[in-house]
Amino acid sequence: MAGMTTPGPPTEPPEAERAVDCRGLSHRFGDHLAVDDVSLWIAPGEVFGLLGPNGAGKTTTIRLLTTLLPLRQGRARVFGLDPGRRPMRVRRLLGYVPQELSADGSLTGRENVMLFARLFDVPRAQRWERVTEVLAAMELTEAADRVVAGYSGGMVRRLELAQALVNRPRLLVLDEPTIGLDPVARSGVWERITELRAATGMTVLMTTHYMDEADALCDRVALMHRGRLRALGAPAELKDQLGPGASLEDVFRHYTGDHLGDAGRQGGLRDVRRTRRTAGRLG
Ligand SMILES: Nc1ncnc2c1ncn2[C@@H]1O[C@H](COP(=O)(O)OP(=O)(O)OP(=O)(O)O)[C@@H](O)[C@H]1O
Repeated sequence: MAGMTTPGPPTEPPEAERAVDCRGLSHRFGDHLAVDDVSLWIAPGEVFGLLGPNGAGKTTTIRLLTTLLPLRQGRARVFGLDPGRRPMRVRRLLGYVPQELSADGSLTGRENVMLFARLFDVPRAQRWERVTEVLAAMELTEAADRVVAGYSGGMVRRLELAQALVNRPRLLVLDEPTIGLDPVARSGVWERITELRAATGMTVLMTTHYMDEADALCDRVALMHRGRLRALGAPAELKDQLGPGASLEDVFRHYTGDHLGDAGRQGGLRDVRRTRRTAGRLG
């Protein structure tokens, strides 16, 4: 990630111009309060990171914003639209790369992206060009006509990004985009995202366990713990508040009482399991 810089935290835009705006967002699974009174905004063009230990409520928050869970408590807007009332219009503005594998290993890269182009109603006359364009942006031109079962983990992730991008989304939502990837593959994924953001001004909402990644790439981060937001700000601000020499991981530990250990830096058993599950499904 050397040499990658972010432009710094945005100033608070008027409500109508926010990419994401939520207030008092809560969600229960039975008796369990998975998201507890979350309020935040994201500026257009911002890269915003949701950080937190396993079970903090990050994926649930993302699912509420992306129309995958019903909004029962609180208010949410995506580019001014209510995901509860206008789910189809919100979905057209989104590209979503979930944690789970979203590519079909038995198809080629191009066939996978073509499926998404059809799903998103990309006009037939533009499909081939659009698919070729996103595959090239993710550096998959050479591999495009090979079956995905033979792709590396990093290539699969870049393919899933191509799938999410074929719709030309205004908001790209990434749930643990680099989990289980080696450092080279991780920076390959991030370089593509950074280039794309520079070229299109797209807004990115991501979750990650990798503090170095969040520090280098996010304009602002929100730390979640047990469903609640514990801190929100630019990585530099949060580190300064803690004291000289503090890392984002120190900030994380301070607010959550948890620490990521090797799982945060290298990819732990959880990552290995996830990677194996992915490999199993592709093989
Ligand atoms: N469909 C569900 N039914 C019941 N409980 C759920 C469901 N989905 C999530 N939960 C619970 O809600 C809490 C928040 O889960 P969530 O997946 O949002 O956390 P997360 O921060 O994304 O964690 P991870 O990093 O492990 O994905 C957890 O305690 C989880 O067990």
